[in-house]
Amino acid sequence: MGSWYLCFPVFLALYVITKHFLNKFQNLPPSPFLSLPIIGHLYLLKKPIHQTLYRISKQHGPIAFLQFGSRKVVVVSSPSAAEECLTKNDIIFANRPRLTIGKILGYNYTILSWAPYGDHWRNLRKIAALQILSISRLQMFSGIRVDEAKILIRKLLHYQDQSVELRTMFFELTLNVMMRMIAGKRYYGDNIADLEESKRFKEIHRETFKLAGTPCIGDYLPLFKSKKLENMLIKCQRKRDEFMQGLIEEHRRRRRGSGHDSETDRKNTLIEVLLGLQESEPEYYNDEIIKGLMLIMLLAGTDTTVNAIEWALTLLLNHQEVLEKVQKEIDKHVGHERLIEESDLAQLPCLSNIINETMRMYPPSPLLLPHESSEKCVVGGFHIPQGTILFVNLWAIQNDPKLWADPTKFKPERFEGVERGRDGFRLMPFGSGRRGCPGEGLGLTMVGLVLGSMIQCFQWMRTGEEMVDMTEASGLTLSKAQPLHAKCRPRPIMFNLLSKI
Ligand code: HEM
Repeated sequence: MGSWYLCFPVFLALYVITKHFLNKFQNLPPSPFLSLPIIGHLYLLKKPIHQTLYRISKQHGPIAFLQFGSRKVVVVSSPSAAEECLTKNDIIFANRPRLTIGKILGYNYTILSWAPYGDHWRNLRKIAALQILSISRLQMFSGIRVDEAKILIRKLLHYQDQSVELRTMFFELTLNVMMRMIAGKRYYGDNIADLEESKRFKEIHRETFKLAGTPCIGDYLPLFKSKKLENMLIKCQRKRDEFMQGLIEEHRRRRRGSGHDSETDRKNTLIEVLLGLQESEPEYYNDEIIKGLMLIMLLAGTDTTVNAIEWALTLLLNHQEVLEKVQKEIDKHVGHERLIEESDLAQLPCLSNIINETMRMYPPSPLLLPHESSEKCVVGGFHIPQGTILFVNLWAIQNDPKLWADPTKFKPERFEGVERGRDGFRLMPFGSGRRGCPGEGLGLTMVGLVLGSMIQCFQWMRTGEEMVDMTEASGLTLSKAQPLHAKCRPRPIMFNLLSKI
């Protein structure tokens, strides 16, 4: 026992030094010196992870190599390194690592966000681009978004001058929009057809978000795999699957019964479109593919959109001068006789700059989703082995003082003349390349419409004298630690219109 006690430090020192020189010999990117046996650099990870990785990149450079337990990881934190990964090496990095969440919640890696690069993923992308998120489909569903934005405005009218918690409202709006697009149903607020079904949906949604945000340590340290977490994920997935199957069966019955549905919301839903395609190509558009597409819209499209709206309004509450400026822009362009529409968004540069600046400072997915190299490649002159997980530290790039003047200051005007949602590889909140977000158009439209409607109709105030707290929560998506509370007052100039909506 005694000799072990003495041997351990010697063994550790030998291990660390050998590993360090081996990495150098293999021309791997720079790495923090101390990589411990079994856990590697996992001991360095403090929440929020994107900020820890930023500090590592400041010490070791914009391409850093880490060992997370059994997995090799490369973190890139400069526009040029990101560009090299997502253009020259785009196909090599178009894979996703096989993580427990993708296995269990992603139908064994067959849903869009977790499918490996290849024919199946390409097909799913095509279906998503043409059948779900194309410009014409989005236009077809525009009535749903406008309707839900009006419902939010009506709801806010009840809270005049009172402190109101907004995150829940943004979630309900976004989930209602998604579910109306998917199945023609709303589960939050009034006009809910089936209360029991709505209760089940809310429970499933709560559980999914809780579990999807729980890190699965077994992905990096197989010895510490948590059966408890896996079982919880399996149970949750069973409920999700049954729920979505129920919706498909309901649509199927209705198709068989009348052939057509008289309710406008239900005629062109995603389920209807996909069941139509199933009739012509049953082997490809099977129920599992349909359920996967329904679920990915709920998972990928809600949290991100809600975070963007919540951060934007928070920043505006702390910068009343910007709020006044954008209100004037909306007044001038839209006026007071009608509500802001989606077609107005392209003519509102100040609103667009605010959205860019919000997503620069608080990118909803600060590390994108993890990519993985399918073969060895070279980035920045360094060797990257096959099977290395890639994190693009968007937060680090978008908040780098070498790239942005006063990066911690909210200055929407820095984006004058820049397209919404993109500025080369300096600003790319939706990612880039083959695996870039296919929901960019929908996400930007929802953020613009909801934010624009709230600004047009209400005067917004903080609940007290002090600034709204900007602390970040510690998850893989970047949300506020505390849900936003604010006060709103209908603008007198809008009374007439508000009395009619
Ligand atoms: C403000 C809103 C949104 C933001 C900021 C956002 C951001 C992102 C980011 C950063 C990625 C990862 C890209 C990568 O790994 O390189 C992604 C992937 C994805 N997003 Fe979004 N997203 C938003 C809204 C949406 C919406 C509304 C949908 C669909 C309804 C959606 C569907 C997806 C899907 C399916 C993927 C995975 C794509 C793949 O793996 O091929 N997103 N998103």
